[in-house]
Amino acid sequence: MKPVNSDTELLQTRKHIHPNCIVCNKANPKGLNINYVLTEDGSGVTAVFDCDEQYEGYPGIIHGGVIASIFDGAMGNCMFAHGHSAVTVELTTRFRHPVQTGKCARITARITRVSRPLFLLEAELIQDCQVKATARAKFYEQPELQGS
Ligand SMILES: CCCCCCCC(=O)SCCNC(=O)CCNC(=O)[C@H](O)C(C)(C)COP(=O)(O)OP(=O)(O)OC[C@H]1O[C@@H](n2cnc3c(N)ncnc32)[C@H](O)[C@@H]1OP(=O)(O)O
Repeated sequence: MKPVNSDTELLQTRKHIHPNCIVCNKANPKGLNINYVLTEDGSGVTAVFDCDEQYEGYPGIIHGGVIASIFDGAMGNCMFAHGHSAVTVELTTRFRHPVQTGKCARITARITRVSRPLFLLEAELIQDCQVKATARAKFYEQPELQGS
Protein backbone atom coordinates (compact mmCIF):
# COMPACT_ATOMS: atom_id res chain seq x y z
CA MET A 1 0.00 0.00 0.00
CA LYS A 2 1.72 3.14 -1.17
CA PRO A 3 1.11 6.21 1.00
CA VAL A 4 1.13 9.75 -0.35
CA ASN A 5 4.45 11.52 -0.15
CA SER A 6 4.02 13.81 2.79
CA ASP A 7 1.77 15.02 5.55
CA THR A 8 1.24 18.20 3.56
CA GLU A 9 -0.03 16.24 0.61
CA LEU A 10 -2.34 14.28 2.91
CA LEU A 11 -3.77 17.46 4.39
CA GLN A 12 -4.29 18.99 0.96
CA THR A 13 -6.04 15.89 -0.27
CA ARG A 14 -8.34 15.84 2.75
CA LYS A 15 -9.15 19.51 2.49
CA HIS A 16 -10.06 19.04 -1.13
CA ILE A 17 -12.42 16.17 -0.40
CA HIS A 18 -13.99 17.16 2.92
CA PRO A 19 -13.85 20.89 3.60
CA ASN A 20 -16.48 20.64 6.37
CA CYS A 21 -15.65 17.36 8.09
CA ILE A 22 -16.86 17.49 11.70
CA VAL A 23 -13.96 15.34 12.88
CA CYS A 24 -10.88 16.61 11.08
CA ASN A 25 -11.46 20.04 9.60
CA LYS A 26 -9.64 22.56 11.75
CA ALA A 27 -11.73 25.45 10.45
CA ASN A 28 -15.00 23.94 11.71
CA PRO A 29 -15.72 25.78 14.99
CA LYS A 30 -18.12 23.05 16.14
CA GLY A 31 -15.87 20.18 15.10
CA LEU A 32 -13.39 17.98 16.91
CA ASN A 33 -10.49 19.52 14.91
CA ILE A 34 -8.43 16.33 14.91
CA ASN A 35 -5.21 16.62 12.92
CA TYR A 36 -4.36 13.24 11.38
CA VAL A 37 -0.88 12.81 9.94
CA LEU A 38 1.02 9.91 8.45
CA THR A 39 2.75 7.55 10.84
CA GLU A 40 6.54 7.63 10.66
CA ASP A 41 6.68 4.51 8.50
CA GLY A 42 3.88 5.80 6.27
CA SER A 43 1.74 2.72 6.82
CA GLY A 44 -1.13 4.50 8.54
CA VAL A 45 -2.26 7.73 10.15
CA THR A 46 -2.08 8.98 13.70
CA ALA A 47 -3.37 11.90 15.76
CA VAL A 48 -3.43 13.25 19.29
CA PHE A 49 -6.76 13.95 20.97
CA ASP A 50 -6.65 16.28 23.97
CA CYS A 51 -9.60 14.58 25.76
CA ASP A 52 -10.98 17.92 26.85
CA GLU A 53 -13.80 17.60 29.37
CA GLN A 54 -16.26 19.15 26.91
CA TYR A 55 -16.29 15.71 25.24
CA GLU A 56 -17.24 13.73 28.34
CA GLY A 57 -20.33 11.60 28.78
CA TYR A 58 -20.12 10.51 32.39
CA PRO A 59 -18.04 12.82 34.57
CA GLY A 60 -14.35 12.40 33.81
CA ILE A 61 -14.89 9.90 30.98
CA ILE A 62 -14.87 10.70 27.25
CA HIS A 63 -18.15 9.86 25.52
CA GLY A 64 -17.95 6.61 23.55
CA GLY A 65 -19.66 8.17 20.55
CA VAL A 66 -16.93 10.78 20.35
CA ILE A 67 -14.30 8.04 20.40
CA ALA A 68 -16.12 6.17 17.63
CA SER A 69 -16.20 9.36 15.55
CA ILE A 70 -12.46 9.87 16.01
CA PHE A 71 -11.83 6.26 14.96
CA ASP A 72 -14.02 6.74 11.89
CA GLY A 73 -12.13 9.91 10.99
CA ALA A 74 -8.79 8.18 11.49
CA MET A 75 -9.71 5.31 9.21
CA GLY A 76 -11.24 7.65 6.60
CA ASN A 77 -8.07 9.72 6.59
CA CYS A 78 -6.02 6.56 6.33
CA MET A 79 -7.94 5.72 3.17
CA PHE A 80 -7.26 9.17 1.72
CA ALA A 81 -3.60 8.91 2.68
CA HIS A 82 -3.37 5.84 0.50
CA GLY A 83 -5.21 7.47 -2.36
CA HIS A 84 -8.66 5.92 -1.83
CA SER A 85 -11.89 7.80 -1.17
CA ALA A 86 -14.62 5.76 0.48
CA VAL A 87 -17.59 5.77 2.83
CA THR A 88 -17.87 3.82 6.07
CA VAL A 89 -20.24 0.87 5.75
CA GLU A 90 -19.47 -0.81 9.07
CA LEU A 91 -17.79 0.35 12.27
CA THR A 92 -17.27 -1.66 15.46
CA THR A 93 -15.69 -0.15 18.54
CA ARG A 94 -14.49 -2.00 21.60
CA PHE A 95 -14.30 0.19 24.70
CA ARG A 96 -11.77 -1.63 26.86
CA HIS A 97 -11.11 0.96 29.54
CA PRO A 98 -12.53 4.42 30.27
CA VAL A 99 -10.77 7.18 28.35
CA GLN A 100 -10.18 9.86 30.94
CA THR A 101 -10.64 13.57 30.42
CA GLY A 102 -7.69 15.92 30.83
CA LYS A 103 -5.05 13.52 29.48
CA CYS A 104 -3.98 13.32 25.85
CA ALA A 105 -4.63 10.15 23.89
CA ARG A 106 -3.09 8.91 20.65
CA ILE A 107 -5.15 7.35 17.89
CA THR A 108 -3.64 5.28 15.08
CA ALA A 109 -5.31 3.61 12.08
CA ARG A 110 -4.19 1.37 9.25
CA ILE A 111 -5.56 -0.65 6.36
CA THR A 112 -5.46 -4.39 7.07
CA ARG A 113 -7.11 -5.92 4.00
CA VAL A 114 -8.27 -4.93 0.55
CA SER A 115 -11.09 -6.74 -1.23
CA ARG A 116 -12.43 -4.14 -3.63
CA PRO A 117 -14.67 -2.34 -3.32
CA LEU A 118 -14.31 -3.12 0.40
CA PHE A 119 -11.34 -2.10 2.55
CA LEU A 120 -10.86 -3.38 6.12
CA LEU A 121 -9.21 -1.11 8.64
CA GLU A 122 -8.21 -1.22 12.29
CA ALA A 123 -7.58 1.56 14.77
CA GLU A 124 -6.56 1.92 18.40
CA LEU A 125 -6.55 4.59 21.07
CA ILE A 126 -3.75 4.67 23.63
CA GLN A 127 -3.79 6.74 26.82
CA ASP A 128 -1.36 6.37 29.72
CA CYS A 129 0.53 3.72 27.71
CA GLN A 130 -2.61 1.56 27.72
CA VAL A 131 -4.79 0.52 24.78
CA LYS A 132 -8.15 1.82 25.93
CA ALA A 133 -10.23 1.34 22.81
CA THR A 134 -9.94 -0.41 19.47
CA ALA A 135 -12.02 -0.35 16.29
CA ARG A 136 -12.55 -2.22 13.09
CA ALA A 137 -14.30 -0.87 10.05
CA LYS A 138 -15.21 -1.60 6.48
CA PHE A 139 -14.99 1.19 3.96
CA TYR A 140 -16.65 1.04 0.54
CA GLU A 141 -14.68 2.65 -2.24
CA GLN A 142 -16.37 5.64 -3.86
CA PRO A 143 -13.97 7.11 -6.46
CA GLU A 144 -16.45 9.82 -7.42
CA LEU A 145 -15.95 11.48 -4.01
CA GLN A 146 -12.54 12.60 -5.26
CA GLY A 147 -13.96 15.42 -7.27
CA SER A 148 -16.59 16.77 -4.88
C1 LIG B 1 -12.04 13.33 5.83
C2 LIG B 1 -12.46 12.66 7.08
C3 LIG B 1 -12.80 11.19 6.94
C4 LIG B 1 -14.23 11.05 6.76
C5 LIG B 1 -14.66 9.66 7.04
C6 LIG B 1 -16.16 9.72 7.18
C7 LIG B 1 -16.73 8.44 6.76
C8 LIG B 1 -18.23 8.55 6.81
O1 LIG B 1 -18.79 8.99 7.77
S1 LIG B 1 -19.07 8.10 5.41
C9 LIG B 1 -20.76 8.34 5.92
C10 LIG B 1 -21.39 7.10 6.46
N1 LIG B 1 -21.53 6.08 5.45
C11 LIG B 1 -22.47 6.18 4.47
O2 LIG B 1 -23.19 7.17 4.37
C12 LIG B 1 -22.56 5.04 3.51
C13 LIG B 1 -24.01 4.77 3.22
N2 LIG B 1 -24.12 3.58 2.35
C14 LIG B 1 -24.14 3.72 1.01
O3 LIG B 1 -24.08 4.81 0.46
C15 LIG B 1 -24.29 2.45 0.22
O4 LIG B 1 -24.52 1.37 1.10
C16 LIG B 1 -23.06 2.13 -0.67
C17 LIG B 1 -22.97 3.16 -1.80
C18 LIG B 1 -21.77 2.10 0.12
C19 LIG B 1 -23.24 0.79 -1.30
O5 LIG B 1 -24.52 0.76 -1.80
P1 LIG B 1 -24.93 -0.19 -3.03
O6 LIG B 1 -24.14 0.18 -4.22
O7 LIG B 1 -26.41 -0.19 -3.10
O8 LIG B 1 -24.37 -1.56 -2.57
P2 LIG B 1 -24.99 -2.61 -1.52
O9 LIG B 1 -26.01 -3.41 -2.28
O10 LIG B 1 -25.41 -1.96 -0.26
O11 LIG B 1 -23.72 -3.47 -1.23
C20 LIG B 1 -23.03 -4.05 -2.32
C21 LIG B 1 -22.20 -5.15 -1.79
O12 LIG B 1 -21.11 -4.59 -1.07
C22 LIG B 1 -20.80 -5.47 0.02
N3 LIG B 1 -21.01 -4.76 1.28
C23 LIG B 1 -21.58 -3.55 1.49
N4 LIG B 1 -21.54 -3.23 2.80
C24 LIG B 1 -20.97 -4.26 3.42
C25 LIG B 1 -20.62 -4.53 4.76
N5 LIG B 1 -20.83 -3.65 5.73
N6 LIG B 1 -20.00 -5.70 5.03
C26 LIG B 1 -19.74 -6.59 4.06
N7 LIG B 1 -20.03 -6.38 2.78
C27 LIG B 1 -20.63 -5.24 2.46
C28 LIG B 1 -21.73 -6.66 -0.10
O13 LIG B 1 -21.12 -7.63 -0.92
C29 LIG B 1 -22.90 -6.06 -0.82
O14 LIG B 1 -23.65 -6.99 -1.49
P3 LIG B 1 -24.79 -7.83 -0.66
O15 LIG B 1 -25.60 -6.81 0.09
O16 LIG B 1 -25.53 -8.54 -1.74
O17 LIG B 1 -24.04 -8.72 0.26
